[in-house]
Amino acid sequence: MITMDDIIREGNPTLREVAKEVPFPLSEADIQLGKDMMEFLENSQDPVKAEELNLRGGVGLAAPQLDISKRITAVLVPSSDPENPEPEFKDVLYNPKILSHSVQEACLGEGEGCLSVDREVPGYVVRHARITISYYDMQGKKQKVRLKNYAAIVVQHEIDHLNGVMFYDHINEKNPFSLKEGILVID
Ligand SMILES: OCN(O)CCCc1ccccc1
Ligand code: NI
Repeated sequence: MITMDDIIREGNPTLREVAKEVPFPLSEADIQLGKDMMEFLENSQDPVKAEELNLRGGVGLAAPQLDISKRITAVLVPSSDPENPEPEFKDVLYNPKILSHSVQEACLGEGEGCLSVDREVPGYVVRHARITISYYDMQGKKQKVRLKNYAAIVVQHEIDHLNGVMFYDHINEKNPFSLKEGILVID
């Protein structure tokens, strides 16, 4: 079972590598890794288990954060609608690609954090507001999905990890809270 001890922190060079594509058909090991990564996210979002296992809440996890330089990420974005318990987006993505994106940009009003970053880094992380991605799922099936709002932000954060990019690389150093016209602030 993955715990915080398995997550490498900034300074580890693996976080700055471009991760390698995963070969198909998926190996048993890569399938199990995907399962373990999703289990971590589920545990991290369960108040009892997170407390028990001392986990930071996570909505995504990328294999490089486990010192595994492979293009695999698990994403679990919980529902933002109290009427509907269905997660906004939940899947394990193998070899994800951003096929297209909106001209409009967006950022989270509270900025971003990262399980591999043990410090606050204030500032807006400006990303594409909407993206269309392709990826292979755990069954080896090719998926094509359009994402917007929080799910789009999280998936871009995760794909960044596969390319050795950290969220604070996007923050304007001179004025971390500067915003151009038309940027959607997501709260
Ligand atoms: O890479 C996953 N991770 O470090 C957990 C935090 C994920 C995340 C947090 C804020 C905005 C987008 C994504
Ligand atoms: Ni991260």
